[in-house]
Amino acid sequence: MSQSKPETGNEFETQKQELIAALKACGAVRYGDFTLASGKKSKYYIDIKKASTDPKTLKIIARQAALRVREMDVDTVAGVELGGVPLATAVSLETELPLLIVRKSVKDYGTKSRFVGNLKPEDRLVMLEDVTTSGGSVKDAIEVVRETGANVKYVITVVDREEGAREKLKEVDAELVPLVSASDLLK
Ligand SMILES: O=P(O)(O)OC[C@H]1O[C@H](OP(=O)(O)OP(=O)(O)O)[C@H](O)[C@@H]1O
Ligand SMILES: O=C(O)c1cc(=O)[nH]c(=O)[nH]1
Repeated sequence: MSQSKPETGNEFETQKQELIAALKACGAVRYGDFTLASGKKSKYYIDIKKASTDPKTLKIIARQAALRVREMDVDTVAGVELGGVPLATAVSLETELPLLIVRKSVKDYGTKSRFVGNLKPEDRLVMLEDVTTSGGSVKDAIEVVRETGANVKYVITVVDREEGAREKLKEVDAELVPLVSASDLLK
């Protein structure tokens, strides 16, 4: 397994193939009739929680995402509950950057905050997402972070289904960085 920074397109390709093989081996690629978070129907589903609960696959994701994070001018790694949390935690361990967890909704007791971690207005974040389809879930999280004054510049997604997330994030001035796209994974 390569842990060094890829110097060439070929090394990125080798890494991509390693991740594709791991995703298939852990049973993350499923075919059938599925309804997605956005309400869309799909004939396939990336059961990415199979990947994030499999230590070998999670390690591959964390190392590959960490290589991307080291190229970015960011100081915090964020993940939206639920799927983004194990990924962001693993990348935080790998990069030693602080972790921020974003809740999907506010708890009406305790701290009543959507954030777990130390979020400061000057922070620049990269957000980890497991799958992007419409990009709606992660866009919502970006907006809630930005209300505090902090900024999310990048979103690393393990699998981008290529159904509009890149464009949606561009509208809010955030860059989508997929580790794998659905068209490569389903080849
Ligand atoms: O790009 P979108 O169209 O928003 O779809 C992708 C989102 O849907 C899934 O989350 P889900 O709502 O299933 O939540 P979970 O992580 O709590 O399982 C996935 O983890 C992404 O967050
Ligand atoms: O859009 C979604 O909700 C979605 C699609 C997919 O392939 N996998 C997943 O976990 N969520």
